[in-house]
Amino acid sequence: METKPMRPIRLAQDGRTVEVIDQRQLPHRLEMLSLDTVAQVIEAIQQMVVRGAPLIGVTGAYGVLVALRTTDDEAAFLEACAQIKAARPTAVNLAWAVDRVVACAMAAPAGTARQAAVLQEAGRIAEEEVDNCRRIGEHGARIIADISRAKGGQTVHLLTHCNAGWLACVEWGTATAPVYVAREMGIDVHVWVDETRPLNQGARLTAWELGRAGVPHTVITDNAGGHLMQRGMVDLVVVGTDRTTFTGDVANKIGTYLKALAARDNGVPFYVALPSSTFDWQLQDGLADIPIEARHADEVHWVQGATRDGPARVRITPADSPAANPAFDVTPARLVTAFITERGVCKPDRADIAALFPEKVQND
Ligand SMILES: CSC[C@@H](O)[C@@H](O)C(=O)COP(=O)(O)O
Repeated sequence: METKPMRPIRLAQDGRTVEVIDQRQLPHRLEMLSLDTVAQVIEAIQQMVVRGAPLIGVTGAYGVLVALRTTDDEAAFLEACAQIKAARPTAVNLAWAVDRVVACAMAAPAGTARQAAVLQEAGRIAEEEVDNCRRIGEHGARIIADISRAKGGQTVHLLTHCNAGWLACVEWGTATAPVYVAREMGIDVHVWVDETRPLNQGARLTAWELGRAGVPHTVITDNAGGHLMQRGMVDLVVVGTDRTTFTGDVANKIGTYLKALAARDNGVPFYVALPSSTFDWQLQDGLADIPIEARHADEVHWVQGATRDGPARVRITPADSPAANPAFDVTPARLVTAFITERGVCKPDRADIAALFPEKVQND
């Protein structure tokens, strides 16, 4: 069992090269990829070599460093950063992190001082996300501890969707951090892991993470959650998010909304764990305003796996059937029990969010 997970992004020993875990290969192969050009950074984000809102933010931040090192021309640098920022539309962390590092770059004199400033700011964002996730874990673990007490110490069954673990962040994860901290506290937790079609981030990534950490878990099909909730086999749902409005609407991996509906129907608390970098402080109406990424239909037609001989890809749809692939959905605030943030737990409404983040939201 591992005690300290590796990181999905790091600077190589030369202090220059950005290296990432190629998440497309997991759980079958653990391979690192180097990102040396802006095109490679953009492709890694779009092809989901790296994925998960906080991690694509950190990758975007280091992408600014790559852009700075690969062009001398300021206009070309800014254009490259704009392209990195637009690599995926839904997770607000990407634009937030790129903007933050670009602002830092432009405030520094051109040359080595600018490179040093960018390197420092990107590293700062990565460390902040680690710290945020650890705090989310501490706040979330109290919720799990309360449930454990109410159950007289029996196993707490938590259901999660997609991968909101350390692979999606830098360390700890958002939705998984409370599980890790609860286990440090000696609480007995079992995780229901939604497979999360089409790219199976739950079955491939969350199951791999939890297994490496020795956390009891069971992979279930995406459609099983409602059934388990009806039978009292889920004590709480905890998911991550790619963008959450300051009014409490939550965009997350496609299928999250259905879990929230099933949770509401069955009286199961539905929590969303997020760092402040995932709040969109501008948008009010999640359903109307959050951009939802439409990904390629091939991700629905084909399933990627592995045999003993290596990676294997099989087609599961008829050759002439079209497919649609919306990657995210929006869960309205009314279906969310509470947010678990680095500053504490709050209700999914403007006033409560403003109470935790007064510098971001005017409370009216
Ligand atoms: C802490 S990660 C939260 C979300 O980014 C996660 O739940 C998710 O939906 C990731 O989607 P992905 O398409 O794999 O990038």
